[in-house]
Amino acid sequence: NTAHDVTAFGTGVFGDRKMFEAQAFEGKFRLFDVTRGDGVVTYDNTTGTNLDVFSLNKMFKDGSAVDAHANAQITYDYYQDTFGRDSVDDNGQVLISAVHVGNNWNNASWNGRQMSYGDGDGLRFHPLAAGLDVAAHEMSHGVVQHTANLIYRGESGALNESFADIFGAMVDRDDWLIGENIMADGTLALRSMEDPTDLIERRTEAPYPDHWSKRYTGTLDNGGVHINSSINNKAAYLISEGGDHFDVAVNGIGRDKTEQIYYRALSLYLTRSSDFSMMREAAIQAAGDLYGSDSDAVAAVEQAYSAVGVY
Ligand SMILES: O=C(O)[C@H](CCc1ccccc1)CC1(C(=O)N[C@@H](Cc2c[nH]c3ccccc23)C(=O)O)CCCC1
Ligand SMILES: [Zn+2]
Repeated sequence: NTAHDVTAFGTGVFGDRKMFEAQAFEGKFRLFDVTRGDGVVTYDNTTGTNLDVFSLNKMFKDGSAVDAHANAQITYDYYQDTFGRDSVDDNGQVLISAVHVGNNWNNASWNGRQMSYGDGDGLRFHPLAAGLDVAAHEMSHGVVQHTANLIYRGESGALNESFADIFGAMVDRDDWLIGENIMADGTLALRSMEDPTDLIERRTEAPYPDHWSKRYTGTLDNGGVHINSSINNKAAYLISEGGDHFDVAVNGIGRDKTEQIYYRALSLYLTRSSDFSMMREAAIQAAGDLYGSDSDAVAAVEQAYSAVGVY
């Protein structure tokens, strides 16, 4: 019998019901969506690597699997609808997610081929697959890899991280926080793009930086890729929302123009070794291409990067 696409249902980690595309296959149902690119598939790593998630009926009960699958579909649709991009490689590459990776693993990752999610230990993190911004962050690493492919170290690595946060916050569009719904220890979020200094970075025990003069210059975390990303995150937030930052006033232009500027900069102008200064120039160029060289958008980009000390 041939496999065919079905609409299925499930409850996420937090008991929220949701619908998504799955596949009827050999008399059962599996989390394989054949309607997006070459597929969106979600595996369960509880007892092995990349094992299919089956259900005897159209109701899936594994919260992490349901959330990872639905969030991957939402993120696929974001890139398709917003930029006309067909998956991470713009050629329909299958979007693979694996849940229950590790043993109460307090993290998630993109390993160059797939997304992986830990269950969290319930003290620091809830299952990380429940975070839509986390899924979008991980898939965005795949997009970065197939575009500028920014080296994952130092300033280029911080940009790599920042792009993942920026598009994570654009998909999970109701705030400028990363991981706000998966923290089990009562903290507001993992990172804040709105005010990075609201949160303490775990390795350095220091507030995330919101200005280039506060950048981390040590060797932890590949030279602070998850730390200095907050400097570019703050610039992106200011471009979209505006604000006064270190006595520099920025007039915001909104999320729709901001996401287009960053996608164009990433896909057309940045290269593997681009640093923060090149990020400023690429964003100015992209804003000029899209909205005119004397536009509010170009002004916002120039002001925002000046506000975070990047020239
Ligand atoms: O994708 C990423 O950049 C992070 C991938 C981390 C990783 C790297 C290499 C191998 C395995 C895992 C995962 C996320 C992240 O930002 N992790 C941070 C913060 C963090 C999460 N759990 C931690 C445990 C200890 C220390 C830091 C952390 C990090 O790994 O720095 C992204 C969104 C949420 C989790
Ligand atoms: Zn990342």
